[in-house]
Amino acid sequence: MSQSFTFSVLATDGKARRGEISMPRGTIRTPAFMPVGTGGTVKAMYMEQVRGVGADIILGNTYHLMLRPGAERVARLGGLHEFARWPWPILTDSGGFQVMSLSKLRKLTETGVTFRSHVDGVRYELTPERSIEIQGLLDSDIQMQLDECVALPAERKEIERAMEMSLRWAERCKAAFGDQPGKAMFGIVQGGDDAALRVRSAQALAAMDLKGYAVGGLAVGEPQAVMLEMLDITCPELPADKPRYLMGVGTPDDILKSVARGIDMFDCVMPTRAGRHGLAYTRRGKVNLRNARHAEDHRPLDEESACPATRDYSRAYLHHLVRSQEALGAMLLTWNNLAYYQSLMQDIRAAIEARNFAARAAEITEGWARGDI
Ligand SMILES: Nc1ccc2nc(N)nc(O)c2c1
Repeated sequence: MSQSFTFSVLATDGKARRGEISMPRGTIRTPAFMPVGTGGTVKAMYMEQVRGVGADIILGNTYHLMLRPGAERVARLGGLHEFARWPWPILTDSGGFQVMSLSKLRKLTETGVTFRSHVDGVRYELTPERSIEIQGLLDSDIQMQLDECVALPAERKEIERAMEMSLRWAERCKAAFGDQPGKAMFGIVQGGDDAALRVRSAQALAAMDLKGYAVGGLAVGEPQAVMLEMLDITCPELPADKPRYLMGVGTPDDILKSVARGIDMFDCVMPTRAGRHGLAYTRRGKVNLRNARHAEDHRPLDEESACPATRDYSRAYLHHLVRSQEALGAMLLTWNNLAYYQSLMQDIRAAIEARNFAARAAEITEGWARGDI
């Protein structure tokens, strides 16, 4: 454990990096997948299980927590780690993305964004300074700048305006964050699907000498090929000795292809949301447990898994739970999915260390194509 925030690249294989972030609350093995704990909970999971499947860090959200229960209240209760009983690192998103995707009646200016809560209609203002203040009240370990993410496709001038304002907001967030040795504030590269804007954003953020860099404005409806092309353009412009975090990504296939382009950190609601909708991720591909063909299938999802949800319960039972909308169905499938995602990340980390990432990625991909035998 380190009293400051440090990132070390332990091995590389092509552009793929095996690294480690050391912080006071723990070490993060990269490439890392961060389970999404939006409202201070990883839905349908006990935090002991989240830790047990191998997560080193979880994600929280400024937007949701400022609306309910409130950032000052969480602070009065000892901060998010104490509140949610997760003592290891937490990364919090800054709220801008969620405002644009969840709230109503929002108004965005140079100062910040005003909006009405989707919970109770109360009016709020989120500025770069207030976002950093909220993330501080939550006692977040890795804090994200407030940015403006433009949904794609979009006009170039709109993408440029949002990217440049996000750079000015990054400066304001850096000033508001100040110097907090055991914590980090990451900048967020914007620029949509425009190569020149992506380069300009990445270079300007790199010049700010931040502790880490997120690639935002992707996984917003663009084809995977466009996302990957933007990574090919953006990653080389970011400092090699700082972590790179691709926000909101992704499927197991997205993760393999993004690690190959130099990404170190991921977060996505896919495994938890899919678990609540009856979908299981396995090394043989996805299994939709709602499907009647599972009704008398006594096999578990994967007899070789270390996860009890994956190894000990028949597909027939999981099918029954899902069809009956039993809470246990969501719990077991979420557990399975997070266990699969973490086992994928462990597999990736080991392959980079062994310098055979490309070959292992091809084997993993073939496994999915084998389908649900
Ligand atoms: N796909 C995503 C997901 C989360 C994001 N959060 C922020 N702050 N900015 C973005 O561009 C995001 C994109």
